[in-house]
Amino acid sequence: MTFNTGTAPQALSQPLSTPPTQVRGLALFLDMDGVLAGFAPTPDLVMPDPRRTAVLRRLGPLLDGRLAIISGRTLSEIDRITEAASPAASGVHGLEIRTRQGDVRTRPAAPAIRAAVAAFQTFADAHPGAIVEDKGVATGLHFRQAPDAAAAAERLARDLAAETGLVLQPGHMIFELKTPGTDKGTALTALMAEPPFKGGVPVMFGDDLTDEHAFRAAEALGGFGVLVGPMRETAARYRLDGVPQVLDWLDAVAATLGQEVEA
Ligand SMILES: O=P(O)(O)OC[C@H]1O[C@H](O[C@H]2O[C@H](CO)[C@@H](O)[C@H](O)[C@H]2O)[C@H](O)[C@@H](O)[C@@H]1O
Repeated sequence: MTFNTGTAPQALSQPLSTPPTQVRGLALFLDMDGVLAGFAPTPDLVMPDPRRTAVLRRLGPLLDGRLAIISGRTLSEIDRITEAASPAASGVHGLEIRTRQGDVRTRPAAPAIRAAVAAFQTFADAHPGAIVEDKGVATGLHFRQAPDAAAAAERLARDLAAETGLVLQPGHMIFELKTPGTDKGTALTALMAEPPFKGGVPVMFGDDLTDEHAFRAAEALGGFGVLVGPMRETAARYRLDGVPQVLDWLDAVAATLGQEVEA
């Protein structure tokens, strides 16, 4: 199966098919949580996985380096979980970028992030199970372990966003406040502007609303998005059910590219 250009993203009612494993010039962009790793009760409980690390390490050279992780996590968290298997990466929704050559560009943190961390911590102290993640340029209020606090957490995050100008980013059992100026779409576009990605066909795998920016950016550059998880309204053209199916797909691509190299 080969990639068919010119097809519009599909509507909610239409099922999306499995992405093709043969895409000439494939430039692969992968989200972390919900795509390469299943969800855990807390962020630090997501651990390296030998199968994931192995396929990422195999794919990098087979794609001539056109492989990047694009995540809401920090670059250091991406490296911890993937055992530094992907030199190119973007952390914190585009606020951190590391090129294939190793140049790291981090946007300066909005001063209001410190006040947001403090307000989130006050909230977490009053709601057992709620966790604050301080990412420097952004902060997250996790309520996976405190689901009853969801509505109050959302109110707090929305109020803080309105007061400070920080960008509200809802996610899976988390409300994040980010330094303005980037998203996963700008991250994908920035990486695609440079070697070895430039001229490739960007394919973004994501599960979250934040990944929709990158799906649209991939489309704009001649590629496509792959939604991971249940069907929803999306700019993605293809869909996979979950993390195991993503790892199977990556293995299949590596096998195909490996055969081409041997032939
Ligand atoms: O862009 P992603 O790579 O998908 O990262 C999104 C956020 O992922 C992490 O939080 C999520 O995963 C945790 C571990 O499974 C889970 O406990 C939490 O409920 C999820 O929201 C990470 O902690 C965030 O910083 C990322 O923005």
